[in-house]
Amino acid sequence: MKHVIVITGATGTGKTTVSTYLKTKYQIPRIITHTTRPMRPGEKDGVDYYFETDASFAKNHYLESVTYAGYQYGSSYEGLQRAFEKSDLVSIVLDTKGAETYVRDLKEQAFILFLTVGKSVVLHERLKDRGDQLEMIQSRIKSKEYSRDLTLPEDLKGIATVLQNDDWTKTQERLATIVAKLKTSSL
Ligand SMILES: Nc1nc2c(ncn2[C@@H]2O[C@H](COP(=O)(O)OP(=O)(O)O)[C@@H](O)[C@H]2O)c(=O)[nH]1
Ligand SMILES: Nc1ncnc2c1ncn2[C@@H]1O[C@H](COP(=O)(O)OP(=O)(O)O)[C@@H](O)[C@H]1O
Repeated sequence: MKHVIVITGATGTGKTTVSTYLKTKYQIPRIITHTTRPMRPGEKDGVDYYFETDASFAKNHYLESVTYAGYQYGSSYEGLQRAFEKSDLVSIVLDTKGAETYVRDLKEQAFILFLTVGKSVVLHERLKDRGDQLEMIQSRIKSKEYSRDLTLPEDLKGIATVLQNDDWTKTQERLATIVAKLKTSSL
């Protein structure tokens, strides 16, 4: 069976880092989603996201879409199908609301990986180190979506695999176990 690893959790917990690592280490492609938020330095259109205006965002057909900290984000069936053509095991980075939709629509094909950290204060430091603008960090941290995604939602309890991403070496070990299991069940 084909699987999509849905990587979710609060800003700064390491979702993008994990999806990039899954691609380079295990050749697991990432589904690129759409957003209206401005590009960060170093990001590329069509690689990190499809960057959209409000008008172009509205023209796409989404499997699900959300507003997160004032910007729109959405993922499409076409994107999922394109990724499944390349590989039986793919990943996507979503907020927890998107993760709930994937569980509902894709059932056991969706493997939910909820990332967390021991102390949420480190997230602020990580965003500064990542080079995010201070203004952007502050509005993000004040958003209700950020606070919501710090804890695993009730609906995902017993479904999601929780991974505390404090120590990168330990995270890599956990990911190796998860990928081995999913690759076996994809056969
Ligand atoms: N539901 C949903 N969430 C998305 C989608 N694309 C990105 N996200 C989530 O939107 C949130 C904000 O993403 P981003 O602005 O890149 O900030 P980051 O979390 O700091 O990397 C994160 O939780 C992403 O996982 C999407 O297509 N659907
Ligand atoms: N285990 C870790 N230890 C320390 N820093 C990390 C770890 N995982 C990720 N980071 C760093 O934290 C920052 C935020 O990670 P990122 O993957 O962009 O998070 P997200 O996509 O969840 O917002 C990046 O600068 C990244 O290099």
